[in-house]
Amino acid sequence: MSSPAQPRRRYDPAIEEFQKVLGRAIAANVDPEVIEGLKRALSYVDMREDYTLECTSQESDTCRRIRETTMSHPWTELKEQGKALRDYNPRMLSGPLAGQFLKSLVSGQRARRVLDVGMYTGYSALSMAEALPAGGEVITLDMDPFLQQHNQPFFDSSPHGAKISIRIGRALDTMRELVKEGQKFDIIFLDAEKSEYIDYLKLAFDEGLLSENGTIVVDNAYRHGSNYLPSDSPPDASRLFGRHVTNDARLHKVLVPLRDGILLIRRLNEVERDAGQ
Ligand SMILES: C[S@@+](CC[C@H](N)C(=O)[O-])C[C@H]1O[C@@H](n2cnc3c(N)ncnc32)[C@H](O)[C@@H]1O
Repeated sequence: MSSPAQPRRRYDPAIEEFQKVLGRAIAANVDPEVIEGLKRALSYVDMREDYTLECTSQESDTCRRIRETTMSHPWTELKEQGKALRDYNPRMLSGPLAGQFLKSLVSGQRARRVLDVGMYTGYSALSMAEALPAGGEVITLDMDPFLQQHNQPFFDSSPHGAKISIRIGRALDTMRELVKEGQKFDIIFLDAEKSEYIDYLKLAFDEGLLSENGTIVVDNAYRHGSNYLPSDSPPDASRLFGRHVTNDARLHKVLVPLRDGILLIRRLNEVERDAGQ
């Protein structure tokens, strides 16, 4: 069985709770059979994750190099030296499963133009570029100039890198510029500033950034569980965005339980509208 491509990350609060219960059961010296049962159940989750990756196409060499470099990069030092805007957490990288999922969407939809909002080290941008036909384009946005300098050599080393253009600036500003330029995209992948997602959606659906049959793909739709766990706090931006999308009857949406949740949103098509769905 292959080893996981990224350190295991639990996006599921149910599993975290399960692990806590296991710890308590061990500390309380409960029946060894119960402890073995709990451990076995958790190992099934690991096995499912391994199997999921095993059944999924492998990442390209360049994507692998991007992932490995991201994991070992001295982000804290770069931030302290004032070179990078943030002390980036390598876990921000989307990774092999999400990357292959994005490729399937790009290819299945016969997309030609893709907007990647939140580039980081370029894993999602390159994954999607790899599924585009010759002449296709990924425009990838980020606010950190350091990332452009860091990522361009990786893109240049890929046979698909010429399909990628980087734009540096605040995503909302860049997206408004793209609207003004009359640009349209078949896929828009949102993986940046959660508090701006409702604005991104308006630019996509109401101001024409998304093509007629285009799809918006939203990462972190569960927000590690905070979008659905009971809470006494006022809803945060991510939860408000979820509600906003749910309440928009013009849209078709499906939340795919992949990693931290990937939400797909598109306009209802004519048949669906006629059927009153
Ligand atoms: C989660 S990471 C993106 C991961 C990437 N899509 C991947 O597949 O690895 C989020 C990125 O969004 C960028 N970002 C956050 N807020 C932004 C904003 N308002 N405008 C532009 N970029 C932003 C951050 O600098 C960071 O690089």
